[in-house]
Amino acid sequence: MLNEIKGLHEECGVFGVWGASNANYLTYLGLHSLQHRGQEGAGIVSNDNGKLHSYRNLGLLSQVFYKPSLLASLVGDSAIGHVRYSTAGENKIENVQPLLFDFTDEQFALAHNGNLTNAITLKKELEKVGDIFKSSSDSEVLMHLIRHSKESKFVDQLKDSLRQIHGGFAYILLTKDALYMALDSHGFRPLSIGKLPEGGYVVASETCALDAVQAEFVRDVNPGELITINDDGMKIDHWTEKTKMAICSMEYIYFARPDSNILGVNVHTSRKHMGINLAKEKPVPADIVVGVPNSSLSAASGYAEASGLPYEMGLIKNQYMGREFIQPNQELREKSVRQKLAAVKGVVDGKRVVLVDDSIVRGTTCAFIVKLLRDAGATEVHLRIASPPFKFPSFYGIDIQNRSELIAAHKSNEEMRQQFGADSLEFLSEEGLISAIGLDFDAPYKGLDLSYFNGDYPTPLYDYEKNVTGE
Ligand SMILES: O=P(O)(O)OC[C@H]1O[C@H](OP(=O)(O)OP(=O)(O)O)[C@H](O)[C@@H]1O
Ligand SMILES: NC(=O)CC[C@H](N)C(=O)O
Ligand SMILES: [Mg+2]
Repeated sequence: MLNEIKGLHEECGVFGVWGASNANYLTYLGLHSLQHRGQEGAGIVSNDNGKLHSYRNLGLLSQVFYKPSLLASLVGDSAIGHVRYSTAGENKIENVQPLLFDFTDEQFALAHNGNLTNAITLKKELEKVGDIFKSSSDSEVLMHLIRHSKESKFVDQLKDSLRQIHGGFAYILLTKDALYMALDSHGFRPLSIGKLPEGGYVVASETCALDAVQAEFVRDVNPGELITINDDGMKIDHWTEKTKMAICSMEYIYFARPDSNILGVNVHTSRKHMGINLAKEKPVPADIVVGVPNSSLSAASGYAEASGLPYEMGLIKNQYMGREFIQPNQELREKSVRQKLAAVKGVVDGKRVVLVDDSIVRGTTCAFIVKLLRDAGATEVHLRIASPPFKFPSFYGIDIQNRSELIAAHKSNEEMRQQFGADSLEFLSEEGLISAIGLDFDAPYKGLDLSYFNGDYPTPLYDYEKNVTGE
């Protein structure tokens, strides 16, 4: 089985612009700051006075647009873009987004962050009536539903179609007349709108991309909303009123960039509070606190602050190690972790270390880091994980779709501790996580999707039901 060295994969980033000269360059900048969300492929579609142009390819954004002329050719004052990490459909060019469709009467493009839970069923039904798909990703289903809709206006066709798909989606669509954005009824994925200083709107998966183009934050897209932006401005509408907030907690724990704000909560600050709560819940006598770069550094600083222990840089990450680096087997994956992280001997030698990571997925990272620290002279290594044990797969936009991949689904804390060779192993509680993020929606878990930890999925799983029950 092919697999990446990363424990958790990213989950796609979308970016769109309406009403700005240099829409292509703004989209490039926006996507660049969303690169952490997907490294398999990237693309941009621009709207040049009603004619849509597209360029996409496999690889990182800078690899895709390696020649300046490729980006320069995407002229127009609106555009959408995408960086992909696949959840449905292989890593091949046909699946790289935005997907652009040319019909005799219209053109439109779409970009999707998330994963549809009934796409396989819908696809089978659509193929039965003669539809031909040009990609194997779930995202394309929406286009077919739009074309089948009996409604006459595009926006109504879109609403009609959104009501037929399930799962996680932040969709942005570009036609010659407008930029549309729609969020699923639980708001699993983040999506934020900003305004450019010179006028014009932008929309992005994370607010760090709004900052990258100096856009001022306007609002988040809410669950069930369908928002249209055109030359007349922004119109907020709904494709459903039946909504319940369940934003993906892993966005706060691991996925999003620390400088992004999701639903008004800064990601770094929420991670720091996870570390603070973890220190309060699971203290241990030690000399120093070390975080696992990159994503657990915020939580480690919180743990250090709350425990009164010094925060030290005991591990270094090789930042030049591409995340897209694919390893064909576990042995090579393990070697790669060694390449990726190194211990700072002068810091950890002779010390009792609290090692903070944000999550354990397959357990590859933890097992090696504990050994790395011991080899560098650490006398004790106490693992503290700033989220609860990750036991259940995800179907709303992360590519962990089988329980067999998740170590905490099969082993007790004590078994994991022994496997990692740590002196102790403790996790943050669900309550500690909820209070660290601090959302206060009138919804289960204050508006967070915690299904990774407790298996309480906010929706039926449709095509994926067997992945949970059948094992
Ligand atoms: O248990 P595992 O299967 O090893 O997965 C968990 C690790 O993967 C993630 O880090 P990642 O290596 O993606 O890098 P980052 O922290 O720099 O984002 C996460 O932050 C954990 O460290
Ligand atoms: N990670 C994502 O959001 C991926 C979007 C879509 N499901 C795809 O596989 O292309
Ligand atoms: Mg990590």
